[in-house]
Amino acid sequence: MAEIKIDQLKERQKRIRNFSIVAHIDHGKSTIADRILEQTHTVAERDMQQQLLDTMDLERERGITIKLNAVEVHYDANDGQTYIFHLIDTPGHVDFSYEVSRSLAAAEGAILVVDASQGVEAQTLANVYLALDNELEILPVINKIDLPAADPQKVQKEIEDVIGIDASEAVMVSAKQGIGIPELLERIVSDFPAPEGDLEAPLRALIFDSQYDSYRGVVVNIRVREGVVKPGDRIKMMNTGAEYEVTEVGVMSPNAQKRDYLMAGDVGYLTASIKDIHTTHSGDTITSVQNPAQEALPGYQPMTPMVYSGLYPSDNARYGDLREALEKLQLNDAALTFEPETSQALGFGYRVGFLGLLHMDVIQERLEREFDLDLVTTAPSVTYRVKTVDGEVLLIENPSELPESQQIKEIEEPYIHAQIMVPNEYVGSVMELAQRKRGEFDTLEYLDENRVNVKYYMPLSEIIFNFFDKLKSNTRGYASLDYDLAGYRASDLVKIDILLNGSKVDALSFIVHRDFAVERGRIITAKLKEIIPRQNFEIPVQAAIGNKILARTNIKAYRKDVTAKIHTGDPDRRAKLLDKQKRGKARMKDVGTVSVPQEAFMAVLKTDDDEKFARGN
Ligand SMILES: Nc1nc2c(ncn2[C@@H]2O[C@H](COP(=O)(O)OP(=O)(O)OP(=O)(O)O)[C@@H](O)[C@H]2O)c(=O)[nH]1
Repeated sequence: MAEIKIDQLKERQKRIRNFSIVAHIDHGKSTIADRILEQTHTVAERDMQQQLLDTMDLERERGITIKLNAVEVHYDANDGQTYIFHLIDTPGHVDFSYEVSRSLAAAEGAILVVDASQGVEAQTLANVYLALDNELEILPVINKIDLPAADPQKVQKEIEDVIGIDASEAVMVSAKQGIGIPELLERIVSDFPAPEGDLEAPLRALIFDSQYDSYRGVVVNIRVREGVVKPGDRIKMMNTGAEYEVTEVGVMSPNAQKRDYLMAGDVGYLTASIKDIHTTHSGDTITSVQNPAQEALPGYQPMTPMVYSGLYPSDNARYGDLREALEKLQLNDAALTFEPETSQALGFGYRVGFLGLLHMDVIQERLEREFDLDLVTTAPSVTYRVKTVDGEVLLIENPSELPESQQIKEIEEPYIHAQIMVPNEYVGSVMELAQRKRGEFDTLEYLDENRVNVKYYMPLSEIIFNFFDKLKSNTRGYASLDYDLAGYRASDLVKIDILLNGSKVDALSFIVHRDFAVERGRIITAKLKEIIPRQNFEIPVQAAIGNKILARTNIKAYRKDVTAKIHTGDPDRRAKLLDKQKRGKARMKDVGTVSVPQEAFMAVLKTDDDEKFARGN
């Protein structure tokens, strides 16, 4: 490679713009990113597809962004220069806000997208505050101005009143129709600063993400803060101390493109035949072995999981594969935590920490798809803090580990501070719902004459289950929600055990407020009766607190074989049915004498959907 000339690099650095796009979910970040790729000819027209940066199948199927994504784009500006944009698309959902904060640490600017018909929503605020915390320059963009319900002037005022930033120069965009994109590209050049960072200083590059590739080893995504890195350099991870030789550097555009070097200001990837996945962590700093930096860059705050769930391979022999899969996935998801656990009912598995139910769902699905595992998962639980009569404090992430009631002095549960933004007419129903979920009213603020921000303190356990869905359905989709942890509070909580055929099934235990115990006990026994298939003997299903039975029902013995009926029928259908049964079987766990399907372990999540059901209506 030709010698790198510092003056040229300095010139190049002035033409770099690193920015992220932040917004509330569905306000149009990914569509704006698509338009930028299109208008800068980063992607040939024939290869253009919607939500190009949502590269995972899962993202496309669900229409949401889960992972951050960084791409390099070249833009020929009106001043005749070609600028290098590093665009970092981020997810909008609250469960993935850690992805947002990591991407913001790699950028100098943030495009704040607000939907012209919806205005400022809960995650608009949460994400813009993250950007302000990272001292980013904010460029407000009002999107979807083509919608009949768009009111850009009102939204402009709302941005100023609610967020407190100047929106008089906000770019008016319709990402769908391509309106305003040329202006946006110019404003990226003029409004965002070029990165600073000494090109001649020792290398310091922040790892903000990574993935495992079975051929190349770990592929690390980095933001170079100082110095230059190129193939052949010996590098060192400052926290883990591991050393490697760089084999390749490059950028995503949107596919991987090799480069001769990455320099201060660049956002790209690096490979170094890293096979040991334990040596690479998001938030670590890469430096040079020959010319090491003195101090690492500030990393990331570790994430505190909000919910825990047990993950077990349905085939016990694949316990080792599950561990390997979790380790590899952790590279790509710094918020994932796990520890081994054993269950009498389910065998060896892991207790895995998640940031919310969507995160949990996504992880389970990625484990199954990307690592070909069949999993049995237990219902999620928050972390309870238990003070025992002996003065000990225990953190309980698995309900079955709750000590006997006579050992317990007090149980505390995590609370959150929720802010719910909603049009006036729905305030009543939001408050009623929050109250029903044991919420304690905090304040109510007017956002403008039609919308309010209602704040509540609520138990996290109530909110993670189906609060959000309920909130959406009670407000015809208009409410938005954001929350922060707000400490622990003592509550009158009890553990409900489930007995199948007289034996307690540890993986089915759950903790609830005493006031809801009898009702939930009844609902869950009824649900289990529906879910667990009949077997050749009668199975009593009971819910109990200690020795006290709260509810009981029976699953009757079965009579006939499912396929018997279709003996003479279509052989195709029969094969399909058998196949379905076979796949279903993989998700069955033999618990003592009873075969329990996966769904049963999640039944507790469904218990307050069906309040009517409990009352026998
Ligand atoms: N009418 C109209 N619809 C738009 C516009 N921009 C985006 N949309 C639509 O709004 C929806 C959400 O757009 P996305 O780009 O996926 O939103 P996002 O903010 O990236 O969503 P997440 O990544 O899930 O947070 C899609 O159905 C888009 O087609 C626009 O300018 N006008």
